Amino acid sequence: MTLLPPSAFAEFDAFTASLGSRTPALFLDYDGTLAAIAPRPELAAMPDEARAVVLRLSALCPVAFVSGRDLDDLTAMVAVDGLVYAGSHGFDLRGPDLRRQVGVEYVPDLDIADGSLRDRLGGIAGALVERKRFAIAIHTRQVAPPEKPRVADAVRAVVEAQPRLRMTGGKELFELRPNLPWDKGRAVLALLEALGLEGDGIMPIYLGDDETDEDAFRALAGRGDGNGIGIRVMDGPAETAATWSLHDPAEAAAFLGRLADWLAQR
Ligand SMILES: O=P(O)(O)OC[C@H]1O[C@H](O[C@H]2O[C@H](CO)[C@@H](O)[C@H](O)[C@H]2O)[C@H](O)[C@@H](O)[C@@H]1O
Repeated sequence: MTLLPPSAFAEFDAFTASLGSRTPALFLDYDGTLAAIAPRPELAAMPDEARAVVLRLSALCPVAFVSGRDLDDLTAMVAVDGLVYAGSHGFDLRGPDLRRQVGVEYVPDLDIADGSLRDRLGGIAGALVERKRFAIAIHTRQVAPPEKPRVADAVRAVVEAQPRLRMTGGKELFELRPNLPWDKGRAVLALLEALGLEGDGIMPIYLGDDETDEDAFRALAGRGDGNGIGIRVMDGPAETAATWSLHDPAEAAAFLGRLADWLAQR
């Protein structure tokens, strides 16, 4: 684990040297990585410049988005046709020739949890329950600080009553998801296999900013053949399994722009 890996933007030449002749396969997180964090989920728009860079890259190498958002929400927010999209933290995968859902049998459990959460949190101003097909996010960003422990207590009570679900964290949110050995890391490995990208000529590169993205960094590092790069978008030191960093979503878009230029010239 590193606290502040080198910058893939400031040390771009060293970064591209680490690719050698391999073609990148890009896996991009959405919130906090290509879209700046906003007060509410629907306000976190991806800048048009970032969308243009993603579109350009998609003509140069494989590109997938891997997000905690619901698959349809993610697809609409990114709005670039022809990409692979993984929603609900990788439980819901869709691409031009790909459709896979993991944990369909847990949807009724999520439905029950959704109802319980809305009952328990209805009286707490600012608490927001965001239902995704294979996960539920409980947002605390708009909750007054003294009330936040009440939200945490309510979420814990719901998950304790439903052992088929498990709780994970994030930026000002709790998440409930199927209690299955599945996460963004396993989804990325499954995508590499499904898309025929497991060969030596491909370098998977994952950009993410949050604790759920660490699953993907670890999964790529765990391949053991050096074929996998994690880049953590971080505005200060934090424990990460990524080996490179970027400062914020603006720098992530600038980095992807340089990568597109480099790929186009190569
Ligand atoms: O995997 P990601 O694409 O990073 O998605 C993680 C969660 O992102 C969203 O919540 C976060 O962003 C919101 C908008 O900026 C912010 O208001 C919230 O505090 C953040 O936690 C999204 O709403 C969740 O569903 C995703 O799981």
